[in-house]
Amino acid sequence: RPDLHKKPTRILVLFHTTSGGTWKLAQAIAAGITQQGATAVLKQVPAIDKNIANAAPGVPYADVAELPQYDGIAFGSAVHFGNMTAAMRLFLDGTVDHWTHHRLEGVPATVFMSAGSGAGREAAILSFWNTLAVHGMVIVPTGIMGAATLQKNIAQGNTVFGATSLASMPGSARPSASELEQATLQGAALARVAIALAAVPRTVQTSTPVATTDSIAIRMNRAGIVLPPVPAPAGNYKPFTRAGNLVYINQVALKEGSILHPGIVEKEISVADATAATRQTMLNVLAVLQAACDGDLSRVKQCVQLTGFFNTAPGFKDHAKLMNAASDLTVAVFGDKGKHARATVGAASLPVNSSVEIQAVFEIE
Ligand SMILES: Cc1cc2nc3c(=O)[nH]c(=O)nc-3n(C[C@H](O)[C@H](O)[C@H](O)COP(=O)(O)O)c2cc1C
Repeated sequence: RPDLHKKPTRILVLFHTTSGGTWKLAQAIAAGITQQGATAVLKQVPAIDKNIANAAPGVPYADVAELPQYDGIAFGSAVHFGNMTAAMRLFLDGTVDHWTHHRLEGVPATVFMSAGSGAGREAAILSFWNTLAVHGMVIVPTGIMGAATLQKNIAQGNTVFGATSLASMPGSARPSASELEQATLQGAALARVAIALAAVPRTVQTSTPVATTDSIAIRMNRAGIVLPPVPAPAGNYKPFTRAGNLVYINQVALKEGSILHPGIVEKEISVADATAATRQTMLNVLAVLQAACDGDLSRVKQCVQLTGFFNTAPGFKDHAKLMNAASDLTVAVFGDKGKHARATVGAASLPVNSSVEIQAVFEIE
């Protein structure tokens, strides 16, 4: 009998594609995951070369910070010179903080890749595995999955390490039916391991031990949320004021001394950049809030209200979607206490050309 209260196992299918082959394999991996009753979340890593557009339009970009939230991760990449792509490499190089805090240790992972002729494709998966091993992830290989139905009259990308596609081989549309079949079985194999391991609590070790009673610190640690230093006031005012039990905070998208992604949303900067700026602004708000609580965020009783101002051109309608980055972060940190009343507003300009400004009111003990 299904346990209706059990949280579904969530698996991230994280890929980088330039001409769509890896995306097709990613969808087969996701199908295998859902066949097992787990939830597949498809995300891509951002392109680093603006001249090469990502070939999976509409698939959201992953944020390095979100990786520890998943019960398993399937990594996919095009094969570039016997390796993962530079964009995937750059993304993974951003996971140092997760590594030093053991956040991906014990998380099941698997690798699939789209190749051209297939040159170096097995070595590419094995070298991808190095990064996962350094993180202490549980690597799920494919063995001879799919062998029973393998179509032998054309060359196939199927390997014992993970599914690959031979995109430039003649003889069939790619990925071929056998390549897609192996990818589906691979997704299912990863899901089975992830479902089993999700039943066992994962201990997150940290180099600086976190008190087990401090659930906010643990939640932030698991979600990879790291608060920046408190931004210094730029005038004759204070980072926050406290009136009774209410704390008032206003911040813009300052990061390391300059504004992250300044400009007008959809005119000068993309919605993805504005979303990143919104998250950064909320991180600044939380850093100030922590200072207002003398370093102890467990003193927060509730987030009362958030107001987001966005630097938008006339006609822009998606303020609420942008603000979700701030709301989601607040709920990720405080759980139900983070749920708040909210307003969003479009502005013709904002201080220091920030694309976003957030006003926040919290109740604290
Ligand atoms: C810079 C570069 C290097 C490549 N190196 C290899 C390689 O080493 N082996 C191979 O089989 N294909 C190689 N290819 C071909 C790609 O792996 C192939 O086009 C693949 O299907 C791309 O995946 P995608 O459709 O997900 O972008 C390379 C392509 C590029 C652009």
